[in-house]
Amino acid sequence: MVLEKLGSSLRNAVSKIMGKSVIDEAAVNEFVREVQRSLIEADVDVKLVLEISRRIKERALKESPPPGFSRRDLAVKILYEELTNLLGRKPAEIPMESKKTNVIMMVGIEGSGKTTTVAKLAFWLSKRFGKVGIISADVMRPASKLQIEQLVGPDIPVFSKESKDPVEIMREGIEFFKRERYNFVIIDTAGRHKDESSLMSELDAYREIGPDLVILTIDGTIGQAAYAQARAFAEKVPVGGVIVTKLDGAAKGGGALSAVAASGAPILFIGTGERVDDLERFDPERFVSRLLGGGDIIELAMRIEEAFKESRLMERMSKGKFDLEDFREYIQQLGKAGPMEKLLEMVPGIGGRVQLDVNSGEMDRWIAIINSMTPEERRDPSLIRGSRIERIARGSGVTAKEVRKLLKSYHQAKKLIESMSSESKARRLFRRMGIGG
Ligand SMILES: Nc1nc2c(ncn2[C@@H]2O[C@H](COP(=O)(O)OP(=O)(O)OP(=O)(O)O)[C@@H](O)[C@H]2O)c(=O)[nH]1
Repeated sequence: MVLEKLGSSLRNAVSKIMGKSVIDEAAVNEFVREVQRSLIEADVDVKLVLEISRRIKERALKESPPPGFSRRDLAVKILYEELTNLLGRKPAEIPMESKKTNVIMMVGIEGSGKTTTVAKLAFWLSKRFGKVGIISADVMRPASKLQIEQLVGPDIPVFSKESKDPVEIMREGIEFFKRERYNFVIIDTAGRHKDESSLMSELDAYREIGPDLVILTIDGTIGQAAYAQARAFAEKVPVGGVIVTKLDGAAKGGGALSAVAASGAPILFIGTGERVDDLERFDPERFVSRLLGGGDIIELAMRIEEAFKESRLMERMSKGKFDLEDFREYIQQLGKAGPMEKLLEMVPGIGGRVQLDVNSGEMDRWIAIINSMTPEERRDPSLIRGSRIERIARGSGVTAKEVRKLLKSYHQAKKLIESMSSESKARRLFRRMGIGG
């Protein structure tokens, strides 16, 4: 597994804190110290480590867990979130247009694993998105064509020609694959750099060819030095994504990944071996959850987040506050908890009179309708009148009648909530609904 050592020492920290009966300041300090040690051993930049440990400590001591969860659970969720942020949070997308030949140019310094990665990416794309061709434009090392062919096998064609001019090879290759209606072309460039300051050939090729996406390969074993390399390339050519290679067993892998993320370059994939299928999509959340021991952590984090949202909603409602953002949250919560009428049926004297008569398909549409409104409208629904209703309906693909129905239900619910906004009434209500204590 990738970054085995980092994973096992973080899991160790997690299982230690999970085994504690009381989570006081000393327990949090110990947890943070262990996380710190694990990250430093994985070569993560000391400044980043100090920042992340300060945040974990502060949040673990300050934030209160939502009803039904312990401070232990919360500490693990905070670790999960902070590590995910460190690695860039959301997975980066590969831009792709279905009706054209998408051109990807691969750049990177010598020995970074660029040629191998071209083959891996071609293999990955061809399994998912149709026909993929490769252009081998590494004029300094003509043998790289053979290297790619051996890796990808006969199904993925590799274009090259004898020439000293890489741009000429690229142009002809692109023409060839366009004629044949390929979905993707990946160009392997020469990349002879002793250091990252001599990147002129990439820049020239980029200007001449105008690829749809430039991907940079960075050797994961260089650790924190990945930061400077990612920055240097990104200053010269618009790098749309990075592939960090050789992360199988790399002691410095944590350093490389966090350094690339800190440089602002999105990580698309990681290379985890020498074979053509040793390429993994990089999704920070999944990656961190695997480091910490699997899907349970994501589930725990999600459950806590839900519980937080519930208690925030409860607090606002108990003060008589209820805008369309709350209504959306409320629809989402009830969508999970059960029938929509739950809240209203629970209210003495009102049950049966005010019905939110929606099925689950309708619920999704209602959420889409609310998403089509502007934030100002959601906060102040009185702004939604006349032509705005038509516009919102068009934006969310429903009829104006349905938007009006939603607004009517919202106003009924709001009235109800205002009428029982005294704290004790609300508490009683929520206890009956089974949320909050
Ligand atoms: N373990 C491991 N080795 C890798 C990975 N990616 C590439 N390599 C190896 O790293 C070495 C260099 O890879 P190449 O693809 O030839 O590197 P390059 O950047 O194209 O190098 P030049 O063509 O010389 O510029 C090869 O031995 C690859 O097998 C990886 O993810 N894991």
